Amino acid sequence: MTAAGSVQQKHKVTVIGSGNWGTTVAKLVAESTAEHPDLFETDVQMWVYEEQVTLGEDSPHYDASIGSTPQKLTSIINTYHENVKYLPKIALPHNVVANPSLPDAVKDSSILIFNFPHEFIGNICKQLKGNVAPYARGISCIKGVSVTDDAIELISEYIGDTLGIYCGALSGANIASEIANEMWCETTIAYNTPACDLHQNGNGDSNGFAGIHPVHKNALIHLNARGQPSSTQLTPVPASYPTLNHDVFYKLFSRPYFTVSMVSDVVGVSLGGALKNIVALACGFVEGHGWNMTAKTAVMRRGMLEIIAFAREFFPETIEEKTFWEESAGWGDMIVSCTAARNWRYSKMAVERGVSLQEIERTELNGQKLQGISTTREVIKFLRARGFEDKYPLFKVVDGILDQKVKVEDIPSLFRK
Ligand SMILES: NC(=O)c1ccc[n+]([C@@H]2O[C@H](COP(=O)([O-])OP(=O)(O)OC[C@H]3O[C@@H](n4cnc5c(N)ncnc54)[C@H](O)[C@@H]3O)[C@@H](O)[C@H]2O)c1
Ligand SMILES: O=P(O)(O)OC[C@H](O)CO
Repeated sequence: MTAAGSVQQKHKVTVIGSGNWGTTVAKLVAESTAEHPDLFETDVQMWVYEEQVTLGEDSPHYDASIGSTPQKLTSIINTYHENVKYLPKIALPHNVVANPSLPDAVKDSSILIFNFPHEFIGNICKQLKGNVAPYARGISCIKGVSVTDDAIELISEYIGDTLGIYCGALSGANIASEIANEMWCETTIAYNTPACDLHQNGNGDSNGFAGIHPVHKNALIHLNARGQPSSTQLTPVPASYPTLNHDVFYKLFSRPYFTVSMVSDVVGVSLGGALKNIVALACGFVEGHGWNMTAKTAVMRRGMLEIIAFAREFFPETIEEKTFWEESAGWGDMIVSCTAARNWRYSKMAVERGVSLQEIERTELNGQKLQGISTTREVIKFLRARGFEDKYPLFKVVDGILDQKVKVEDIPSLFRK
């Protein structure tokens, strides 16, 4: 409710990114916006990195009058309601609107969902700067970290700092093609409701919980994901909108086939999602070498210990270790990533074929990205600059295998005292 007593505006939602996961998330939030017209504008903008796509004669959308002339991916999506390149054979709701212009796609949106491979974050944020509503709030579905020479940042922190907004994170044991086919799964959303958004429209959600990390409780100024005063001066979400709290995000993302757990640990959710990709590569390497579940279990166990050690070392203020044990964004994601997802699948293929993973990404993925490759590089660069790489032997060995300097069969010897 506003001071005048009524909510006048609805949240406008934009998904920034339209890959395999980006398109899947656009589908599910568009189903939710249609279901909750009291809270959200029905149409969901989906920013598409424009490219030309040719529809072959075997495509159900093949048009003989166009023949093999390449067409814009945005036109194909808006005409046939299918992302034929990144999420083929999935019917998208008609309220997903593909838009090739970043500034236009985010214009006046109060909810921004970031969902693209993390290596593009710098360039995309540069284009977004000054074009997003100052009161916008974000959810990053991106699994990765942002590393500079002297610092490591969560992607949600990078987005928040660059755009001057607050951004939470979504991560879990989520394989896009399964969710797009409405097979049940769970996810975790970490959102630490900014203090400035709590004065309006009643505070918390229906359980009386606004979603504030324990470190942030009673904070009059906004604290960042590390529990430190944020340099970002947040603009409150206007009181004319429904309060943007856990309840509203739950309604936006939750589907009958997508069970959402709302938490406030942005650090745990983000690091679990980013660093498990390094471990998934290691699992693919050992399986490609011919070893089986016992070796993979050793890799997963050691990988999880390194993730927790990393979180304790570099994000000690706000990390809630229970996230790794209790949430889909922790062990859940580890298991699915090491047994069924792309980073595992294609690193296994690389070893089986005796070629580099980078070559497999180029030849087999049709434009999709393996986040484990760049995340390994970035994390090792960051650790090496501090002389810490030996404290993370599994991360280090994955980097060595990517460089083809370490052999998979050498892994066990690296763990012998
Ligand atoms: N696919 C999954 O099952 C899944 C599930 C959970 C989380 N994720 C995470 O979601 C994020 C997005 O993954 P995805 O699967 O949607 O992407 P994807 O692997 O399908 O990546 C391809 C996307 O990158 C875009 N792209 C290519 N070049 C670009 C450029 N120069 N600038 C901007 N965009 C460019 C393409 O247009 C396409 O949308 C990743 O961090 C991933 O780890 C993926
Ligand atoms: O297909 P991947 O390896 O990018 O992983 C997808 C998801 O992160 C699994 O939860």
